[in-house]
Amino acid sequence: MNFTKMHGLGNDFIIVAGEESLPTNAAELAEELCNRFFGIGADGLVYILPSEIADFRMRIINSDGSEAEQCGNAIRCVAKYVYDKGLTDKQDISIETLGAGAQRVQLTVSDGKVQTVRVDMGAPILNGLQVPTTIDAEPVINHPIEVDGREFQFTAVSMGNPHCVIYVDDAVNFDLALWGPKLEVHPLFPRKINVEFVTVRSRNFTDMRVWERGAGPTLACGTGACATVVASVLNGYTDRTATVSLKGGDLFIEWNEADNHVYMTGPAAEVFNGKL
Ligand SMILES: N[C@@H](CCC[C@H](N)C(=O)O)C(=O)O
Repeated sequence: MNFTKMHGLGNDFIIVAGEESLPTNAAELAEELCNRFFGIGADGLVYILPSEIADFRMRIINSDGSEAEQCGNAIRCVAKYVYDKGLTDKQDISIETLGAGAQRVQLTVSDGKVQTVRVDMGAPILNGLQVPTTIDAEPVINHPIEVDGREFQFTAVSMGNPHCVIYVDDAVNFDLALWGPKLEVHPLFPRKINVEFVTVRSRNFTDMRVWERGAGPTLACGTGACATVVASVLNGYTDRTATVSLKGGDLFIEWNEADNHVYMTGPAAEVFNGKL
């Protein structure tokens, strides 16, 4: 099995192309290969597959073996992969995802090298039951949630996959490992949740740290950055364009007023190719 190790701001993936469909043992493979001590090491295993409605289709399996509907950092890596490996010469590519349909991805290329990747991440889902949460409201803004005697308030956003955004005084030094896993499996979230801890620094800049469903603390989360800006606009904290600063670097997010779509721009990088 040939694979390529890639990352988007340190959120890393094992990319596999050339299969017709997801293997039946994809969950076990993801758990085994993503293991950082006994495997290759990654946050997720990503398959690039043929699509009937787009140029390519991607499926992403988290490191715990669960499948995610969408992944912002992985879709940028997939676009760079198909261009760099000559699977397409297009710089405007459509990629089908499980939870967010076909998405348009634009590459900025100079000297033959992909510099940045801009993705139309589609419209955010703000209906509480559709995110999904157990709350029948739209939108779900600053809803109380209690874990181990501490109360937080969250704003719920789906970008195809579910997110809860929580504002804290100091996201950079927040105890992710303590609160992230408890919030991920809280009964308010029937399909579990990705948790973003956010500190707003200005109308156009936020710090964010993420605890990902099925992967734990990652260095960056593209869909989480999109959810952060949507939540921050809903709360009146930021404008519709903002930089989200993550542990692995910055993502530039725009929630466009005209079409209601969220646009994410950021890098993608190849680390190495391997054979298993
Ligand atoms: N890192 C991702 C999101 C990956 C999926 C997530 N863990 C989930 O289960 O929804 C991103 O960059 O968006």
